[in-house]
Amino acid sequence: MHFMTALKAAWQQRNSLLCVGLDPDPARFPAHLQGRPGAIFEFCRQIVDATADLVCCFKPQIAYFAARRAEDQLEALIEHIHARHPGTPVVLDAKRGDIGSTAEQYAVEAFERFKADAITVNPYMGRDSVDPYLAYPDKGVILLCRTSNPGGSDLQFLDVGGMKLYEHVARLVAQDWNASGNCGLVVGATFPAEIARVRELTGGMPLLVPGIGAQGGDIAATMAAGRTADGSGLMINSSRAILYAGEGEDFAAAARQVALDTRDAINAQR
Ligand SMILES: O=C(O)c1cc(=O)[nH]c(=O)n1[C@@H]1O[C@H](COP(=O)(O)O)[C@@H](O)[C@H]1O
Repeated sequence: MHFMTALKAAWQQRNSLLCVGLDPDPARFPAHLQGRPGAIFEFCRQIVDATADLVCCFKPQIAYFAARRAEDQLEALIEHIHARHPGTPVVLDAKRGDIGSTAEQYAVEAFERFKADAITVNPYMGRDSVDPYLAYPDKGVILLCRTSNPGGSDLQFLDVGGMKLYEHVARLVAQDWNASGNCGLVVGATFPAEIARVRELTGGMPLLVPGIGAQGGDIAATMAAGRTADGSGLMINSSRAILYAGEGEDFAAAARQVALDTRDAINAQR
């Protein structure tokens, strides 16, 4: 199924714009999982099973798996999501960016090895570095535009011929790169004015919005700036605030409660 079709169905059927980010840091795992073989998979599996009915997508961050030589656990986790929670899109957060021949290999890794439904990509190396992902028309290609970190302004806020660089990226993607209708953009919740500007430049394009929760972004401001006329259009990500809501054996139940509260706070603004 096309990523966008699955995402739209999830927005409606789950009544949720919440994306739970899977950024497993073993140092923050509850004591009973510490040092256990397969702990990364087990931690994430419990989070996924406890929150799947509350989300429009999951976003595993590849660095947390690769840093621990746990790519096999990432593969198993994505397989688990597809098998047990069908219709829940998986956005692999890899923020890839490289010349075309290397990008082809990254695209195979994301879509054929890990079987992700979408990937985050850094567009700042230009069109030919993104083409290998666009060549999979059913897969989502979610391009960094206005990132949530303070240093994002160093380059993305540069003036390029009367507009800011991130505005140029938003317009280029919406008008040129999105021929298959499979592109999205990343805009941080920490910058609501820029979310509004990107929404203005891109019509109904889906936006991945990280930065609520641990980074302090405001849900009401994010929604006011970024929701589409039908009250959707956003994948609002929260990772640490949900993953580490509890410290004991009931961590998944604690995560579920925060996910529920977050989904409801988002829905209150739809
Ligand atoms: O592409 C992303 O997902 C991303 C882009 C961005 O601008 N800022 C950002 O925080 N992220 C990711 O979103 C997640 C945010 O995690 P929390 O701050 O714990 O909710 C991390 O996985 C980041 O790598």
